[in-house]
Amino acid sequence: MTARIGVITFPGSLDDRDAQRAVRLAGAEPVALWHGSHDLHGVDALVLPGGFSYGDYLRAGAIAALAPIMTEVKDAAAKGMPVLGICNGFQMLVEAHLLPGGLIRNAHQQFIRRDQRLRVENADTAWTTEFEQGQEIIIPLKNADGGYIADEETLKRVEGEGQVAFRYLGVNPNGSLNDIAGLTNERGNVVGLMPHPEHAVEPGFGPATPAAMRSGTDGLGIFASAISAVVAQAA
Ligand SMILES: NC(=O)CC[C@H](N)C(=O)O
Repeated sequence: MTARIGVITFPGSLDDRDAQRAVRLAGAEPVALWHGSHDLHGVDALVLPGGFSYGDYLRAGAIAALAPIMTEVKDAAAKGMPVLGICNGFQMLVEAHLLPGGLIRNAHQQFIRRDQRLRVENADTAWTTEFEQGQEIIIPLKNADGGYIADEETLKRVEGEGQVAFRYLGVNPNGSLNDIAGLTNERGNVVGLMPHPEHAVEPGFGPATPAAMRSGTDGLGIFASAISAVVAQAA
């Protein structure tokens, strides 16, 4: 079977086309979905892409989290469908309470763009099984509101339950608590991350990486993981 992965476009989405392309390069069929609709077109997995939905007004992701399609996203997530939020999509997932904590302005108050080293902390989620536990990957980061926050109790819980999916390595680029770059829900089907895997899927177009690493295409593993999850589920 060919997995069908929906990419939802919100007003102000920027990376929806890149996410569709990444889905295709990873071996699935991308399906364009619209924020104002209640129709998921029968997709097997969902991507909430990066960008500046509603101009980041109120808080990044806060208005998009109330979009009509988010009702279906929540239902699908509750049924175990793989859901990925990338950057602005991650912000939407925390605003929609599908992931714990919050994302605030980078500690240095600047928008940043860098090729970011990450460690895969949990290789047992719907979006990370193609990696090894503890594997180092490089994925581009570009945002203004990437600072992860949570109260002490929540932080203890996400650490204790293995819900930290990715951690920043080398530098903490934005002041995120515990160097948290990405999270999963308890069930492991919903994942959000600040860096952009859809920008690391083609040799020569992704981040510059040491030769020993996979030519800047580490992002492919994220999409390939969900495809494996969908195919395994169907078998
Ligand atoms: N690249 C993005 O998705 C950016 C997300 C959000 N607009 C921010 O600046 O934090």
